[in-house]
Amino acid sequence: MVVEVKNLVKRYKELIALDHFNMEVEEGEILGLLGPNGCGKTTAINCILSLLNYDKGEIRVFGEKMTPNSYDIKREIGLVPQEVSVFENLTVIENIDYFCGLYIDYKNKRKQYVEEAIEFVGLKDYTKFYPKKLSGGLKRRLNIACGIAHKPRLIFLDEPTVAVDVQSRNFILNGIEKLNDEGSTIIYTTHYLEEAERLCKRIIIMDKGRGLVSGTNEELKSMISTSEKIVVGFTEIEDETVQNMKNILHVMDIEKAGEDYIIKFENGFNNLVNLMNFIEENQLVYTKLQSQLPTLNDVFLELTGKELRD
Ligand SMILES: Nc1ncnc2c1ncn2[C@@H]1O[C@H](COP(=O)(O)OP(=O)(O)OP(=O)(O)O)[C@@H](O)[C@H]1O
Repeated sequence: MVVEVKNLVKRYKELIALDHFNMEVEEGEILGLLGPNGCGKTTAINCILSLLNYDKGEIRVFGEKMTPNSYDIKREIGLVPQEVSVFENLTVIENIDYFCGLYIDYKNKRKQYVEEAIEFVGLKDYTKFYPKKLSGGLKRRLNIACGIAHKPRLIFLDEPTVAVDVQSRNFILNGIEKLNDEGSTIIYTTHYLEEAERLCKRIIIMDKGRGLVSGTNEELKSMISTSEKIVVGFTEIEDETVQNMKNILHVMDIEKAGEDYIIKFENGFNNLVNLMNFIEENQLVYTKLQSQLPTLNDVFLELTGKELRD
């Protein structure tokens, strides 16, 4: 196990930011920590890295107890913090060289690593730029290069795509997949559920300092009762016909949303075919028909009664 967190409790005065939080990360995986703003993701990372004291719990990294003085362990870790943390008075290349130099002493090796990091984040044309001349997206890429240049075995990325343009976002996501392919274990915090779905082998959904559920994308989605939603719009439909629709096999519930009806199905196949048969039998005319498989937001909604997004 690369990271083991047991019963972690962290209080900021009377606020309980982490409430008996547990987490296990295996070598080679991309683990997603997903949850709304303020649920405790950054606090969890900072405790794991011994950057913050905590009130209770146990943290082990690479099998060893993590302490503020665990320099051998820290050498193998890369952190890309949520706030861009680079030196404004150093250029792109000087910044990356500075952070890489904290871990890599040999000059030639460091030069090679810095060059590879620049290539990796696509900042080759900006090496002599100072951070203030970079766009938000490019600054975030520099932040990433500073965190990963020393080729760490374990990388923490704390919301690295907040407020970046689409191009930089794709660049960053592809880069994370590449880092993982090259062998790094990755812990990725985000409140963008599409990113977690795309990147993460396993996901922990957090809320109010607790881990609500964990599993693969498919496992999380199979935990909730709705397996499929079909949104359908009719030009005209009687209330009685809507009631009869509830008798279609596997229909759990029907909600009206403006002009449309959202039909929720529990686990089952052929839902769309069964609905089409009902439409035909009742000679209904529809204006819209869309099948939606559940998202991680549906999982969060069913577990907490609120939306994952802000
Ligand atoms: N230094 C601090 N002092 C007091 N409260 C804090 C401090 N840092 C965080 N908190 C509070 O602890 C809770 C958890 O915050 P944390 O930053 O860990 O959440 P998060 O999930 O990372 O959210 P975000 O995505 O907004 O960063 C929040 O209620 C936050 O306001």
